[in-house]
Amino acid sequence: MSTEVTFAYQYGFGNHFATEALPGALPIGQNNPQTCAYGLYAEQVSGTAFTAPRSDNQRTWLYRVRPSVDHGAYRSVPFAERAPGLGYRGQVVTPERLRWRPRDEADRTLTGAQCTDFLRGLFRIGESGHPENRDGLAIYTYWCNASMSQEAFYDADGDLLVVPQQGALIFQTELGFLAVPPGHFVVIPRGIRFAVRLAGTSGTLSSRGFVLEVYNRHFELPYLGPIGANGCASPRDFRYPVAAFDQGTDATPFQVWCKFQNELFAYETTHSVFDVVAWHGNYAPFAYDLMRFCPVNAVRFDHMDPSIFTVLTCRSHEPGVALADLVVFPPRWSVQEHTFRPPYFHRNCMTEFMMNLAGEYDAKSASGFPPGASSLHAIMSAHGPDRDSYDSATREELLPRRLPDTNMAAMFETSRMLRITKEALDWLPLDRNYTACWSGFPASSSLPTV
Ligand SMILES: O=C(O)Cc1cc(O)ccc1O
Ligand SMILES: [Fe+2]
Repeated sequence: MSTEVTFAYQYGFGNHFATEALPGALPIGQNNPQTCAYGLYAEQVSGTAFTAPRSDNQRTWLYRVRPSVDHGAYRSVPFAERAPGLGYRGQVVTPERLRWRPRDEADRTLTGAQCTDFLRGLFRIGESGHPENRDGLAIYTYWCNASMSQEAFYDADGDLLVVPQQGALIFQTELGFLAVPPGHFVVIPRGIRFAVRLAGTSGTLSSRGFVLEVYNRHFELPYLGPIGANGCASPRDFRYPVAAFDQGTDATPFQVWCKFQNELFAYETTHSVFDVVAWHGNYAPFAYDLMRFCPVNAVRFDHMDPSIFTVLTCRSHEPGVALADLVVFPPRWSVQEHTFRPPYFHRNCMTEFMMNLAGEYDAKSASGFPPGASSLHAIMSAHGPDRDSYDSATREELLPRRLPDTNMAAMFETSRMLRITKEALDWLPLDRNYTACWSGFPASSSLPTV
């Protein structure tokens, strides 16, 4: 089977879309006709309070083969049965600088299963806050080598932003399909049911990557301030699915798994929940190719803060302060004169979860931070270039230098303090020697003697 999967899309961040898989399925001029075309059922999914300001308000109308209400009772599911890594709770408080090598095949044993799909392969690294208060976030890695079938998952706790680092994923959602290869990411908003497939035959392929879950607001494009109306992520590059529905026959059991208040639940239906024939609205999953990001940076001297590379932000209650940002470090030209060009030494009032998605990252030696590796720098914990990067960047001849197209790193940056899961420290491949990359910087050499 080909791993190149293409779907039809519609484009534009936050647009009000209208799409139908059958002609005339979408009512014209109203949401709730007395009866819908084809005998479809109309259903609204609200992504914001009914009364949210118009500029924030998100909702979508679905026209489906059966109403979503038609399902069995919710049952509580032990994590071990379906998603062990959702049961790993942030318990460990540490300001220590942490780094993990890439997850790999060996991780399969962590889940106790030969076939690990996306849900089973989710592994919580850290968290802050509670879905109950609709405030906070969690960070995960995933590794999977199997597709979900005859089932779906939804997250009642918040939005999920998924960044595959290796191995393409296909998201079948109630609103349609999104193919998400490495270097792209997808956002599945709260409550939208979806299944994750590998782009090929299960068993021969795998995928790994990272996930950010936010419990309060939805993701937005950042303000561009003096940059102006263009640059960074352009709204038109965000792609949304078109309506697509399963023709499934009745009486085929279908499971829906649900994360609700950090617990796992399930219900059964007799049919696929991917039965939306048409929809219109602005509450929908979307994907983005990070190579479309148009970087803006210093073109004469000095190192800009990485906020210039913000792709999406999820605002906190404090103006200008993100609950979480997605930041990309894209391929680009590095041209600054008389400047230490890689990331500077710093201590930050935000938590930084770094992910190397491809190639090399300019603040770390390639062997210590290969593609698939991640690191966590807690609030006010000192970090920055390792010794090797420092040495070469202080000596390099400052010609214009191209950070190649094979490089891509990303960061989840949050104003919250995370609690780390014990499992992330004990079971993920933690680099126990990480902080040694900063030891042995010689004292400044030319102090005057007093
Ligand atoms: O720590 C990191 O590597 C991320 C980062 C990059 C940068 O260019 C400036 C600050 C920063 O936190
Ligand atoms: Fe940093």
